[in-house]
Amino acid sequence: MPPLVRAEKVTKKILHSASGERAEHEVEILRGIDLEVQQGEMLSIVGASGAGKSTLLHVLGTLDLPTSGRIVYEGQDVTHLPSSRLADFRNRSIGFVFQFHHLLPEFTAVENVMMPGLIRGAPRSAMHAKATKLLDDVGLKHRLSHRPGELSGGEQQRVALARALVMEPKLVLADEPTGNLDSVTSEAMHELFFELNRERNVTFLIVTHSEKLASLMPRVVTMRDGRVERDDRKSDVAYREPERSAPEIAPES
Ligand SMILES: Nc1ncnc2c1ncn2[C@@H]1O[C@H](COP(=O)(O)OP(=O)(O)OP(=O)(O)O)[C@@H](O)[C@H]1O
Repeated sequence: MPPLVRAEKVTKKILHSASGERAEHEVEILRGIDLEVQQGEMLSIVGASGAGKSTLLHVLGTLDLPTSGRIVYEGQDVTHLPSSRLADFRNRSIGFVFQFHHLLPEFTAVENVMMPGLIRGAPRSAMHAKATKLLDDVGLKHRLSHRPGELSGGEQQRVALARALVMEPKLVLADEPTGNLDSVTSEAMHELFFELNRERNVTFLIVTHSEKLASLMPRVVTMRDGRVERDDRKSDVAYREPERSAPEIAPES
């Protein structure tokens, strides 16, 4: 099985002009990223502010093109797909959860969750049933008809998560998903991620500054200055056979 997603020698350069200056200079934000993520993995991307984490997430999510290198999903290079096919692929295959959840303020929770399906022309009644079930799954059965402005930050974030899952993507990309939530609500969200991973085999790639969340994740990729500095898999340690003490021998009676 090919990896769910693979970044191959990905670079991202942008032209930037410092404030007050007219001259533009090239800034290299990603400097040759190689990364493979298997279906069902739980991975967090950490690193100092400005290391390139969000840029990498955008490029992996096909929201932004790399300057060079390739993004490959299940063996298929999606880097050069025409934009309409890319949008269709993205809509079907990837769910996004960002810190500022980008819910549509004039629509209710259930309508926000239905939206990705409605955009693709899915039947309204089927989408309504699916969105209702998902909102129930994230503990918001009693908030279906509330608009985002009538929901707490944590509730809005759970609506965004339900929306990210409505097309049943294999992959969810999240950028600081609990960045503006209090610790209790954050922990409830973290539990939800792991539950969705266990029960639906959804792969999560989560950019976070939360040490708590990173400490829970089986794989942590650390970025520095546009490069992958470390790629730590805690499961390697967790699954190592524990050292056994000598078996106890029951005394002969
Ligand atoms: N459009 C842009 N124009 C100029 N510089 C940019 C642009 N986009 C990103 N950068 C710069 O690229 C670097 C990486 O940005 P990015 O948002 O990926 O970092 P990050 O690791 O996610 O940081 P943070 O943890 O603060 O969110 C930063 O130095 C940022 O200022």
